[in-house]
Amino acid sequence: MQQLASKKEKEKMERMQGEVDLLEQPSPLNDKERLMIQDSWSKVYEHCDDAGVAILVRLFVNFPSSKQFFSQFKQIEEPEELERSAQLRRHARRVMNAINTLVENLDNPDTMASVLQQVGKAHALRHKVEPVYFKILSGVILEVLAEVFPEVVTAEVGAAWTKLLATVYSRIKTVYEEVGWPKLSTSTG
Ligand code: HEM
Repeated sequence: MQQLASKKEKEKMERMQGEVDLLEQPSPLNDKERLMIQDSWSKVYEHCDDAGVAILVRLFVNFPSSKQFFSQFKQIEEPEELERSAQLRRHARRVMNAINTLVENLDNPDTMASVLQQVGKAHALRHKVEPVYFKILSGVILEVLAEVFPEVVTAEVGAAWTKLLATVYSRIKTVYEEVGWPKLSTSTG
């Protein structure tokens, strides 16, 4: 059974909602935005493992209910211990690799759609991850990238990333609907 987010977590999600409302409004990227995303990503991806682990640790520390889906570290609270978890590190790498494929294929909507189809389907049917966690993760990605790579992820670059992540989230939600995720209409804003 799904564990519900705590009151504190809900408050945090609501506060974050303001920042990530834009994630609900997907719009196509223009050429300049695509280049900004590709250029900034090449610098982030040089630190693929560290950046991926930093993003996921932040997700699990700030939103502990998101740990419930991971058998090997759902009980762990210490950030240092989370950081060492092999399951966390493996998922971090998978997330970073999927983003890398998306960034490499910004001009190739069919490839983007097929990556997101696979990710959405597996998380809905196999891992039973509530789709709202994709929006929360997107907010965390934006936050950590801007914080860790401030020279690379400027406000303008961050805005381009917000657009990309909004498209990703919107596509994931569609896939969840298509595979019959039962609670979609009530679980997401
Ligand atoms: C951009 C977002 C994400 C991407 C690209 C991604 C990618 C992946 C991939 C490629 C796998 C392994 C293959 C598979 O089983 O399908 C996986 C597994 C998994 N993902 Fe994600 N994921 C994302 C977000 C999330 C979120 C937000 C959660 C939950 C909060 C989550 C929970 C899981 C779990 C529980 C597994 C299985 C882990 C295991 O067996 O060790 N994922 N993910």
